[in-house]
Amino acid sequence: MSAQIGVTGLAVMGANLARNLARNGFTVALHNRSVSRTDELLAKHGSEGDFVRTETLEELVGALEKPRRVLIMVKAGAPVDSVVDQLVPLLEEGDIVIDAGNSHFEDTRRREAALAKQGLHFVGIGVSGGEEGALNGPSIMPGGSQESYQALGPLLEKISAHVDGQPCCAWIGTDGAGHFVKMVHNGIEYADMQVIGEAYDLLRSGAGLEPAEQAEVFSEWNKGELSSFLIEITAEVLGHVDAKTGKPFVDVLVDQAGQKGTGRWTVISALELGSPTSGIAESVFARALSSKASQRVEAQQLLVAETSEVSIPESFVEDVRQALYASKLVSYAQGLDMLTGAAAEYNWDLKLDEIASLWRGGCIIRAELLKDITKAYAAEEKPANLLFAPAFAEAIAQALPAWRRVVSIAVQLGIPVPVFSASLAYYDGLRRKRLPAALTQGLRDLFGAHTYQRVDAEGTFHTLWGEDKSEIEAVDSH
Ligand SMILES: NC(=O)C1=CN([C@@H]2O[C@H](COP(=O)(O)OP(=O)(O)OC[C@H]3O[C@@H](n4cnc5c(N)ncnc54)[C@H](OP(=O)(O)O)[C@@H]3O)[C@@H](O)[C@H]2O)C=CC1
Ligand SMILES: O=C(CO)[C@H](O)[C@H](O)COP(=O)(O)O
Repeated sequence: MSAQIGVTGLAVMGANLARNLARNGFTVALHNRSVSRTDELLAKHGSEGDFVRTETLEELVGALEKPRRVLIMVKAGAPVDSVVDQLVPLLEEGDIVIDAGNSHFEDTRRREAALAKQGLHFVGIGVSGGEEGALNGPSIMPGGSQESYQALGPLLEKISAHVDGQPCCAWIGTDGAGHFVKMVHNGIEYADMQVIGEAYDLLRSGAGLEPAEQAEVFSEWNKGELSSFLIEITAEVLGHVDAKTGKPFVDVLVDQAGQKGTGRWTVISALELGSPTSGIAESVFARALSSKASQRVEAQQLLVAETSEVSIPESFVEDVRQALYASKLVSYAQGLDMLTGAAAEYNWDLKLDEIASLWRGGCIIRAELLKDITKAYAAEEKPANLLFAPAFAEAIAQALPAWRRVVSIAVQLGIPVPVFSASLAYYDGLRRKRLPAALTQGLRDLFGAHTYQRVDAEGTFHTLWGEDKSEIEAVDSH
């Protein structure tokens, strides 16, 4: 029996994707560096569909129908290069190598270019949804050539999540576009989790709500405009009681958040693109700060809080909900704006409505609000920034008083809200008529003759600060 697709890398994600493919009627050849994982999968789930057991990459390639489709789901980085290097000599022109892990998009661009020279298609696809999504339908973000999508699309669309009958999978763009969009998805995921964490901290330390009470609050919030997978699972985690101690589960967890790196990559890339993703950046820094364990212990001894007495308004829980919604919107706006910048830089025709649409199901940031985001970018006149879409401009206007109250109460109580406050500063920075960047330009010109533009004349100027302070026309040096 020849298989329609081969999967190599059968840890959490690879095993579940392989099962998903088999459950959808595809014959799947299985391979893993350690054969024990292959056998474990077959022993537990071999009856779910048609699998072909292989022990070596040669056997895997030999088991596939042509053109061959090999899906790699191993640890990102050097392991992907190692597997690709072993596979390439075994493949023939027209075969397709798929990397479905969280690879860096620049690695994908490099691999795609290298394999194209050998007549092979290399397709980097972003897959989101964790273990459950991989098995029952993830959100899939494929890059690579359009030609390769013709061969892969029907299969990927079949195994993806579906919302309103539409697959949460669509061709994103050439070379690393799929992995770039997945990376930004993860950046938004970081910010989304951080704003939820800030809301939790405010409700606990500000309003005195215990985790079990908050589980009810989050469940309630999940019924409205905040409805999303992350809010739903927040209610579940906060409602969970530790069996060993009887304490709220969240209280027995070490408060240091780890990261595998996609959030950090998003911020590095945003800096390179000059894209103001301050909320996403603050969420990455918040994890980094949480992990400064010894400094945090010392700070508790050395640094004073100097907080003020604040009366918590009756509307506080609702205020926090609105601040959370507004900050969440800003995270999506920043992520999507970054995609616009990347499309120009890397020559990708990224369709923000399609991307928002395929995030509606299967992935970690799936949320009710993505329906309206999809609509906003599907409109004839696309907003230059998500926040300019009339529905969202209005939603933020309504949330604004509560958002300002919450940030100011947090500051007075000494509760850090880096993403709530950075998102508000982004909003205010965007909408203000004059920014202090004017002063920055003056300073740069004084200390470094970096030149400036005037509001009342065309051209580029420099003031002779060390001489008579007269102004001359200059060559633009930015
Ligand atoms: N876990 C998640 O929720 C998600 C993960 N991802 C991404 O999917 C990919 C796979 O993730 P996950 O399933 O968690 O597995 P891991 O990232 O933990 O990787 C383990 C797999 O990689 C294989 N591997 C490691 N090094 C090599 C090597 N040098 N050569 C060959 N195989 C190697 C392992 O083989 P062996 O068994 O022999 O050690 C095993 O199959 C990663 O890129 C991850 O970032 C994407 C979305 C969600
Ligand atoms: O890709 C994912 C979901 O979409 C993974 O869950 C992601 O790797 C989690 O990232 P981190 O470990 O950095 O929090």
